[in-house]
Amino acid sequence: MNRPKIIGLTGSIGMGKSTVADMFERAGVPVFDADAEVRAMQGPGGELLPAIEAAFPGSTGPEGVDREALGAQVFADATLLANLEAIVHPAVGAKRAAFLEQHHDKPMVVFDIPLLFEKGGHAAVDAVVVVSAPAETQRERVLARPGMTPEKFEHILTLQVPDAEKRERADHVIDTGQSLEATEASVKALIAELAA
Ligand SMILES: CC(C)(COP(=O)(O)OP(=O)(O)OC[C@H]1O[C@@H](n2cnc3c(N)ncnc32)[C@H](O)[C@@H]1O)[C@@H](O)C(=O)NCCC(=O)NCCS
Ligand SMILES: Nc1ncnc2c1ncn2[C@@H]1O[C@H](COP(=O)(O)OP(=O)(O)OP(=O)(O)O)[C@@H](O)[C@H]1O
Repeated sequence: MNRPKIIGLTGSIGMGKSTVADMFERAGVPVFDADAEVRAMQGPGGELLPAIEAAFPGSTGPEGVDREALGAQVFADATLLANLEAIVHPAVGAKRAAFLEQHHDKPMVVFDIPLLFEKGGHAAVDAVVVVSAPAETQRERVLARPGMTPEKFEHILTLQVPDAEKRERADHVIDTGQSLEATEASVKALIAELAA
């Protein structure tokens, strides 16, 4: 059976993955957004709330998971983070399989997966695309986000495969340190190359 070419899109915190995923979507390539799936499953009435409440009592409410509070808890403790991942990642995998089924007749799809290398997902895609910008640009973008501190940023970086290694292991790198227009042009050129 034909199946779409699967492009794995990844990049470290604040490198512009979501922005580049939107550019693929605008160019007509369906995008599976792992983070959005997680947010939906953790949001009001989300299917993961009972399991997360059981493992992390008090972490959920009518608004769903209190992500800032849960993040403070799990990013400070590797075992707790692993416990959360064991709840979340299989559910994301099921959503991804359903997405692929829904788009089985398309030439190409994108999996936008923040932890593609960290969790071994790179082995299950046809090409890996890494978004990357200079470290200083990344830092400025991330520290501008509400609730972010230099300490939290530095710690999250230690949980992720370093940008230099991601670039090295990528099949294609999209530079997000330039203007949005220039990045969008790179995305369109890459789509043409991948479609050929
Ligand atoms: C802990 C949670 C609730 C914190 O939510 P919050 O909105 O505060 O942060 P956000 O999700 O935007 O993550 C902030 C940064 O940390 C990174 N990050 C998130 N989870 C992880 C993880 N398990 N390991 C390493 N980095 C991570 C993200 O890629 C991002 O760069 C949330 O990140 C979560 O549920 N994580 C576990 C699920 C997961 O692995 N998601 C990411 C891939 S699908
Ligand atoms: N050339 C560019 N390409 C991508 N993003 C850019 C560019 N120039 C500026 N930006 C800005 O940088 C920010 C990147 O944020 P974005 O949410 O896309 O990152 P992310 O990698 O998905 O983050 P995270 O992994 O933390 O969820 C956006 O505010 C975007 O507008």
